[in-house]
Amino acid sequence: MVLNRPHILTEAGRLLRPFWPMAAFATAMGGLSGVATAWLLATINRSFHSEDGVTTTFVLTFAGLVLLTFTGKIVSDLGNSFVGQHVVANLRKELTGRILAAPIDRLERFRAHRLIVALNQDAEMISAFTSNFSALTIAASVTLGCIVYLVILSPMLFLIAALAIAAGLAINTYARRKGIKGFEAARAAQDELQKHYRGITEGAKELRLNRQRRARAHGVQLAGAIDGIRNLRLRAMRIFATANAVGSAVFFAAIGVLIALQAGFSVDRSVLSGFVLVLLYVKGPIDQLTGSLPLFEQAQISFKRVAELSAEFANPEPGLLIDAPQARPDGGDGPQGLRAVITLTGLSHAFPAAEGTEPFVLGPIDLSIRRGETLFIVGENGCGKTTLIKVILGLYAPQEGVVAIDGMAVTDENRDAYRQLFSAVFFDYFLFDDLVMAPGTPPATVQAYLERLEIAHRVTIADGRFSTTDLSAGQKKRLALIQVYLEGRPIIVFDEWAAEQDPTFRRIFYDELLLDLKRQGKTLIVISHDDRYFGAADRIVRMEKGRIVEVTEPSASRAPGLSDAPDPLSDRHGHNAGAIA
Ligand SMILES: Nc1ncnc2c1ncn2[C@@H]1O[C@H](COP(=O)(O)OP(=O)(O)OP(=O)(O)O)[C@@H](O)[C@H]1O
Repeated sequence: MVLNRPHILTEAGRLLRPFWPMAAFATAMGGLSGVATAWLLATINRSFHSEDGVTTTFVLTFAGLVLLTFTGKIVSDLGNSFVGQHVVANLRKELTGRILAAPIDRLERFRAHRLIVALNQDAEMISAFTSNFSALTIAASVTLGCIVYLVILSPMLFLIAALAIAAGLAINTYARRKGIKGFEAARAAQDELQKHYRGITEGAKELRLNRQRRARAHGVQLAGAIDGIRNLRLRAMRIFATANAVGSAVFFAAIGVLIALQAGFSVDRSVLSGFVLVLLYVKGPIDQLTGSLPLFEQAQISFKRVAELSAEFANPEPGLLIDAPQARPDGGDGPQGLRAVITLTGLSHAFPAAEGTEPFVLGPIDLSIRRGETLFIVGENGCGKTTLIKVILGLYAPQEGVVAIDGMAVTDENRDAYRQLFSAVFFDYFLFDDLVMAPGTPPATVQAYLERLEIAHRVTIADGRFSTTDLSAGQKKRLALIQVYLEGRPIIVFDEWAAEQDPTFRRIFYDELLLDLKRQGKTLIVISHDDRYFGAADRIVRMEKGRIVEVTEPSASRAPGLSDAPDPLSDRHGHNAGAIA
């Protein structure tokens, strides 16, 4: 897929566009404040040498300029803070929206730690830059205003001062070129550091057990990344600081030259003193501008990273709208259900090969999944079971072949609507603690399920959430099952759901809960390694190396028939937990 990578300035302009009137107004007010400051300086300087003393005009001008300086600064500060915070909020919403709409395989390829650095650090850096923008605008305007005043005071003296300013600019430009490389390298190292942060939080138990790994994580990986970033940043900052110091020295040398040569230029003393006064004053804003170069450079790098991330996820899944209701394959409002059959025809999906390895290829697969059946998918590790269900679920678009529902092909346009037919508990599932219930589900249902799954003594429901998810692995999986129950979807996929369950509950899952769901008319797709319970399947699909090698129908009829299946709400001891409408 060809990615459309926007230019950094285009991206910055795009982010600012919704707020351009405010941004333009704030910048103009900042500029006005800066010009008023320079004008104020000129007025004060003139008054020192004026023979009229303090006149009404001077007082009014002075008061007016002071008012303009401060009003301009406040309005500019507020305006830029407004723009800065809105830009960052929009940026965060846009990036998270893009991530939500991105194709799953793209998300799987883009590592999570890189996303986190961009969402946190880069967004903050852009915020810091936009918030500082007001101060920089004012500094730039003061500098420009002072330059104009200096030229008016004495073009000849200004020429000498201009040489010093030009030398300072040249030094800073050189520093900028060198410094940005260091900041860029430091930013790249942040991604690596985030990876190690995840290692020490998510891998805390493993690190506690293994001294050698812990020492390596601390002394080599973390220290390496942290020290590397420190050194890169310090080097870049040293370059900027040295450039600043040299720039200052050149500046003062120019003032020295002006004073030393005053006789030769036959310049009026009052002009010279005013000139030097303004020069000394303007040094502050100039220092502020050059001092903000590191921030400017880092913000530029962050802009670039965010632009890259945006571009990476610029192509959302076709037909996927995050907030809007989805179109049904038949053009209706959403999927009504599975009427008869899902068919996979000539379907295949391949992952890109890691270096030096063969790529994994799923398929070609031909398979039908009939409404109301319990289909087991079995096979050894790595044979492609999870990949197959991701294709069945519409998480991966098939690279070849067709998935169809009741004869209608699942396409880019209707895939997200098709996905709404399914609930799934993945092997690497994520447990959301808030509940999403099918419309019309009575609130008491959740309590009944908590009791049926023998977890009511640990978890209650408050404000539409599970009271806790600090549970054992098996208990958590039961909450994930409750989420599935509550979603009320017609097709349910379990990827080794029972792996963490105790033997009794494992039996309950295969012999009772699956049967209960089947009795409710659900279509069940179950990945399982529990060959003891394969008899719970209507059909078993066996996979090897990405292909279906066998489809069998267990001859042993299931223990309890559909009509005499146990009550779904009676627990393992036969007690009834309550009715579910
Ligand atoms: N995101 C991915 N990128 C590249 N290769 C992948 C990816 N996901 C899985 N694979 C590869 O695809 C193959 C099939 O993986 P899959 O997870 O479908 O196997 P499985 O049958 O579910 O295995 P298990 O029983 O261990 O869960 C494996 O060789 C795996 O390395």
